[in-house]
Amino acid sequence: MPHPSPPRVVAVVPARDEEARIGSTVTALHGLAQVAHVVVVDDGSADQTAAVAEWAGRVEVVRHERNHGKAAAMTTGAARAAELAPGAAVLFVDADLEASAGNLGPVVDAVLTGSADMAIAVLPPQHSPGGGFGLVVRTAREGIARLTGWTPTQPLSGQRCLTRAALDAAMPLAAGWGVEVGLTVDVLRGGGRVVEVPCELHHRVTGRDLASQLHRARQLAGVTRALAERSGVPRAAAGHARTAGRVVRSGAARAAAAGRRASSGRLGGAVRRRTGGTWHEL
Ligand SMILES: O=c1ccn([C@@H]2O[C@H](COP(=O)(O)OP(=O)(O)O[C@H]3O[C@H](CO)[C@@H](O)[C@H](O)[C@H]3O)[C@@H](O)[C@H]2O)c(=O)[nH]1
Ligand SMILES: O=C(O)[C@H](O)COP(=O)(O)O
Repeated sequence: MPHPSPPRVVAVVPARDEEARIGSTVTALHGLAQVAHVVVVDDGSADQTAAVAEWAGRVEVVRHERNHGKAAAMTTGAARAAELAPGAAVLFVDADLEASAGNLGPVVDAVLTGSADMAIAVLPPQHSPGGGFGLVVRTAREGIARLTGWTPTQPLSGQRCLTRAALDAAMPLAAGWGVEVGLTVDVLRGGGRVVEVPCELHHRVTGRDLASQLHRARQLAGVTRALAERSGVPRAAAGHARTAGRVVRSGAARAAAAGRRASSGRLGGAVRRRTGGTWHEL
């Protein structure tokens, strides 16, 4: 009987004020055979997110002392993933998926089987309807299509698995809520294969109240900025040239990346990791 292949993905969960959901999300990720490690990045939460994640067990918790935004949390998690399992694929998972995170297997498999360099989960209609007008989603979808020729169904979906090479080539990540749009454009421009995979996932939808509409305004700003940062670079020079199976950045892409790095403002403050009951400065 053939041996099952060893797990080759590290799950990275950016989390801000998710004490009510993070425990079940971590537990569900442990149920995925492909997941070797779970890294939770507590992005400056005011609640017990870090403690609840630790109670779930078998998890690496890295903590931002202050809130830096989702993209910074993903960057921190990706760095820790590289230490834990060099070369392993990375699965980004929102903290609010709870038990449904256990359904991410097909997304991971699309990458581990070599079918894609980045696989993005497409969610079914959610139980409670969202309260937006589709503006952010439309802006993201049309912007990605304009820059790459590919039209995603759910351009904002943060549930995505990438090979380490594709992730490293897309660094630095676009800031804040532009991170998914930036990743999609950068991986495609680098010659990567991107697929969307339907997945039975459920998350907290953004509602209609003032806080929700402010959240949408911030999402729109992040998406618009990520698209603008990628608009001035000619397609041929923009991405990463693929040479003999290796992903390398062109000079123009490096310059563009340096520009993005300068404006991304990520990881300004202290980052700490808890090991054996002690927080370490990173
Ligand atoms: O400063 C923050 C804010 C949020 N999060 C975490 O980021 C994830 C997504 O945040 P959420 O509030 O659920 O955002 P939504 O608007 O519901 O997210 C949709 O849209 C986002 C892009 O705008 C994507 O990142 C998400 O995957 C997608 O579900 C969650 O795990 C949060 O805890 C952070 O780590 N830092
Ligand atoms: O609710 C959502 O799906 C996001 O916040 C985006 O909102 P919008 O695309 O409906 O403006």
